[in-house]
Formats: sequence, C-alpha cells, structure tokens
Amino acid sequence: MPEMASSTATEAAICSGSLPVAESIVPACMFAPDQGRSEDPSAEDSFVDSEGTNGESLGLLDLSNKLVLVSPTGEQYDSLLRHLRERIDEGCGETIYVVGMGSDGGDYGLDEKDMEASVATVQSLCEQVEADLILLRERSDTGGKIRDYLIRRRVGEQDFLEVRVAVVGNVDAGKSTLLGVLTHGELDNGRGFARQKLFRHKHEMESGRTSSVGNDILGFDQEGQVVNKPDSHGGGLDWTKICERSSKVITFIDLAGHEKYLKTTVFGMTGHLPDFCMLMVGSNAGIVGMTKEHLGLALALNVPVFVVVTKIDMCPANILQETLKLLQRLLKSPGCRKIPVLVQNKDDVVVTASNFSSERVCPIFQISNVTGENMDLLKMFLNLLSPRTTFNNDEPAEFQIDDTYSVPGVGTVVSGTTLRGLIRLNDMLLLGPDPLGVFIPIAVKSIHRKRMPVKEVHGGQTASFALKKIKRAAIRKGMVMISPKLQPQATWEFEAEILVLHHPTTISPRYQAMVHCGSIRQTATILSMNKDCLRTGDKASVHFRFIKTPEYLHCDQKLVFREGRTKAVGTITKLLQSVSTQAARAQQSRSQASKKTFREGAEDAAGSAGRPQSPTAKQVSLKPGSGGRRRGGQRHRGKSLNTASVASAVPAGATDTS
Ligand SMILES: Nc1nc2c(ncn2[C@@H]2O[C@H](COP(=O)(O)OP(=O)(O)OP(=O)(O)O)[C@@H](O)[C@H]2O)c(=O)[nH]1
Repeated sequence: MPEMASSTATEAAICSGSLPVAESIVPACMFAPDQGRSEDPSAEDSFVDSEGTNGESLGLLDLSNKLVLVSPTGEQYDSLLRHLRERIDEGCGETIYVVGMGSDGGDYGLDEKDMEASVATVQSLCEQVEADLILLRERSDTGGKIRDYLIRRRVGEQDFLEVRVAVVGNVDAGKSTLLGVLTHGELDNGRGFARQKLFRHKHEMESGRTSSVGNDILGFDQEGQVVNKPDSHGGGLDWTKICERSSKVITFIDLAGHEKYLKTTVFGMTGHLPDFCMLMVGSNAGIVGMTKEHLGLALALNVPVFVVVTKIDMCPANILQETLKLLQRLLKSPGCRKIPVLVQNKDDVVVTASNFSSERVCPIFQISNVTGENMDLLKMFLNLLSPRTTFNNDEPAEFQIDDTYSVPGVGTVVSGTTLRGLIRLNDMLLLGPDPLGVFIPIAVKSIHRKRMPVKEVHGGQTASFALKKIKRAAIRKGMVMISPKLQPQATWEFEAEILVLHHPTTISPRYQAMVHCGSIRQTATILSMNKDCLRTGDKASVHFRFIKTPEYLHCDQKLVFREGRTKAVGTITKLLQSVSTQAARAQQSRSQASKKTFREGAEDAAGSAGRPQSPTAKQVSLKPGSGGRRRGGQRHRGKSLNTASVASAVPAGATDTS
C-alpha cells in the first residue's frame, strides 16, 4: 500500500515514547515515514480501513502492497481514491503521498517500470480529485526508488490556501530582515537593507525596531515556486497579483521583539490565530532577552513552533554550535518537551514538514539573510505547511475583529479572522457586544481577502469587511460579527483554569491584569479562586470579571493573563453572568426613560430629541455590575471606567443602526 504522510502515525510513535531523545540534535531521518510506520500498528489504520465508510468490507482488497498502484483493480482504485480524498480533506486541501512503500512489511522501492505505472495511477487519482502532483524527493531503497509527492487540490483564481505564521524572537534576531528577504526576493546587506521595505511607522524606520503587528504575504504557485514580484519602482508588492497567482499564501504576522511591545506581541499570538510560530534566534546573540518568553507563549497557546537561527554568515563556528546546543537543551527541557530536529537538506524538509503538525517535532533551520544560505530549505518548508484546522461551511458564521479602519470613500472597515462558517456579500450579521452587551444587525457591504475583492470568505480565512451605517469609533478590537442563528450573549464574568507561568510574589483575589483572549484585550479582576493565593507554577480555577465592558467568549478558549512580568495562561471553563441582548436593550430603554424624566423641563426638549441614543456614562454605571467598580485597586488607573471615555466610546450612529 502506498504511504501517505500521516501525522497520526508519527504522533503515536512520539507519544508512545518510541523515539529516543538523544543528547545530540535528532537527525530528521528519525521521523522518516519508513522508520516509524512499520512498527506502528496505527499507521496502517490511516490507509487500510477494515471497513469502508459505506460499510463495505475492504478486508479482501489488498491495499498494503507497494505494487497496488501499478495496476489496481476497479475496487482497489475506488478505495485508493476515497482514501486520497479523505487525506486531502484532513490536510485542508493537500497531502504528502509516498510511492514505492508498502505497509505489508515487504522491501521498499520500485523498479523504473513499476514506478512509472504507479505514478500514472496517482496522476489519474489526482485528476479525479482535481489536484496537482508535485515531486518533492526521490530516494533509493533495496527494491528500487521511492518518491514523495505533494498532492495539492487546485483552486480557482480567487482562492488559495491560507497559512498564518507568527514571527517572534528577540530584538535584532533578524525577523523583519528575513521577511523582507522572503517577500521581496532580495538579500540583505547586514545593515538593515531588507527590513526597510517592511517598516510601517516612521519611528520604526528611524529606530529599526518593529512596534506594531505587521502582515506580509508570501505566495507559492502550484509548483511550489515563490510568486512575489516587487514592482520595479519602489519595490512595493501587489497583493492582488500575488493571490491570483498563488495556490498557497503564507501570511507572516511580524511581531515586535522588544519587551516594551510585549502587549502587541501577545495580541498578535492570541488575536491573529497563527497556525504556526517561527521563532527567530540570532546565532551570535543566542537565547537572549525575549526568546524564552516568546517560545513559552507559543507553547502555552499550543501553536507548533519551528526555529530559524539567523546570521550564520557572521557567526564563528564554535558560537553557532553553542547556540544550537543551548537551543536544543531548552527545547527538550520539561517545560517544552519538544524534539529538536536539525534541517540540513531537502529530505529533512519533507520529513519534518510531514510530521510537523504533531506539535512535538521542532525543526531548526540555520540561515543567512545576507548570503541566502539555506533559504531554499526554509522556502520549501513554508510551501509544505498546511493550515491546522479544517472548517465546515455549514456552521453559523463567526468573525473576530482585530482591527478597524476608516477608509475615505468606503467608510468603516473591520479586519479579522473568520472563525467558522461562510460569510457572503450583503449578509446580515450581528456586531457586538457594545458596552452594554448589545449586538446590532449589520450588513457586509464589501469583502476583501488580502486586499483582493471577493464575494465570500469562510472559516480560517482572514478578511476585511466594509460595513454600512456604523462609525469606526463604535467598533473595538475583540468584537465579533456573528450569525443571528447563534443568538450571541456578552459575558461579564467567567471561570478559567489557569497556570501561573511567572509572578514575582503572590496573586490573590482582587488582583487585576490584562486578559488576552482571541482578539479581546481587556483588564479583568480576579473575584475568587479555589486557592488562597497563587505563586509561579501554581494551577487554579479562577473567577474573573472584566472591568470595562462585557465580551463575547466561548468555553475552551485559550487566554493569556498578564501584567508587567506576571504571566498566566489558561482555558475558559465556564461563562457566568451573561447579558442577553434583549435584557441589555430593556436596560437601555429604561435608563433612557428615567433620564428623560429627570431632565424634563430642565433641558431643551428639541435638543435632546435629535440626539443619538447612545448610553451615557451614567447609564453604564447604573447597569448592575457594569464594571465601574474597581475591585483590585491596583494600577491600571487609566484603564478603569472613565465616564468620558465610555460616553465617547459609543458614538452617534452606533445605536441608530440597531
Ligand atoms: N550578517 C547578517 N546580518 C543580518 C542577518 N539578518 C539580519 N541581519 C541584520 O541584523 C539587524 C537586525 O535585523 P532586524 O531584522 O531588524 O531584527 P528584528 O528581529 O526584526 O528586530 P525587531 O524588529 O526590533 O524586533 C539588521 O541590521 C540586519 O541587517 C543575517 O543573516 N546576517
């Protein structure tokens, strides 16, 4: 039976502890499919079901022999086709297929004639599923040749696979430089040439430091070639052209390396939903500054990490070896439990990419942005990364807002990630929650994906929407746009299981810190917990309350809770004190009615009649548990409920549209 790279097989192998964790960096060949599979019974499951999906027995079909592809019977062909479809669906549109290896214990490899016939069969299977077949590598074994192919479903001009990679690492590790080199195709000069194309703010240009969350894209065509072509004047990139020519687009979320911008970095990791994390380490500087912090964040959020060691052109060999040694020690430490794999050639790329989603394998690349050494291996790896989650278009839609813009001639635009479902042009969704917990109906005027106008977006895709009849100031990061079918409710209080990664003293009730959850970023107070106090390393069930506005949350969402150097991570386990839109509206009209009575005769009736029905600060503080109370009394003075800011946070028009 021909093998397809299967994360399940490798995960099983890794979890069962069958892979020895050697003192030295594990060579990539340890993960090669031919090593893990034959000993791992679960590997066979991934190819040969004892029963087909429609109940027919496949026991009689011999699919385990490497020769099955040479001349399959009709039944065998159908089974092969079904398995291939399943694999492609699981891999969100692509899979790696190995020709010349059976799972029946026979020797590996095919002679030239059998290989030719097998490839013709795979080609025909690919035609059936409308996919392309791309040769990744060829190797020899006792029986002849073995080939690994990438099978990728064809997509239309308007569509492409989208993979998000968060780029983290200490200041000067070379993050912006690498992104400049990858996306603009020109090497660096070692003095900041390549990164200049990426800086978004004047102060970044001057200081050479990234401060905001940046987005850069790298497109790959069907053959795995980079399509990015900067224009001749100015070196800008035409995103629409890149997307049209690409079958896969990698979006890099470029995060700041300086501690000063940690808040932004955490927001990038939680709010931009990266599929993977690229941790950059300067080979000469080593594991310094924020490196461990960023690695810990990725681990806490369960984002698979690969490491890129830069500046190998300027680093003495002994220093490079020292950095690699420390890196592997860190990755293997009990806190990380990763298996570092040094990627040295194309074979290593195929093997690590096939096994990467297992989360425990951690590939390490060594590159130079100046000489371009090993850049081809990194690009090949990026082209083989598949999105981690599959999405179902039939689910009700949910879109998480991570930024807002006011575009002249267009109006208010929100950008973010579609978490589930399908959103089409002119769909009516609910936008919220506002400070009272209300969701308002809103129409999607236009949709852009990577600056390209499209008619729809679905789960896993980032997009920007132009919205009708709403002002930018009425929308904040962390709000959602959601299908009315979900009847969303905003939540003031929730319970979470948390683990304190670091705190200088003890955390006790009334402590306040910033909660990052998806694109939500708001200070919350600890109301109670199942322990008296928490120290570094402690786990507890904690009851939180947002201090400013209720938010839209889900159980099982990951969160990061931080303040200064204090950091805790956790998972939401229970939603408490939710605000139903109806109740919030009733509250709103009650407050407005009482306000009117109070003002009777005292205010100019004509003046108040035309005023928008936005909740005043008084209304907000009237609401039971509105968050105006400060429980902790610790710092964040600027973040506590500020009457003026609440009043101005809900501008004219916000309630008009409801
Ligand atoms: N010789 C050499 N220099 C490099 C390499 N990569 C980056 N540099 C230089 O290192 C300096 C820092 O690179 P940046 O890309 O700004 O580092 P960064 O990680 O983005 O830093 P922040 O944006 O502040 O987080 C620049 O002067 C680059 O030219 C490399 O591979 N070799």
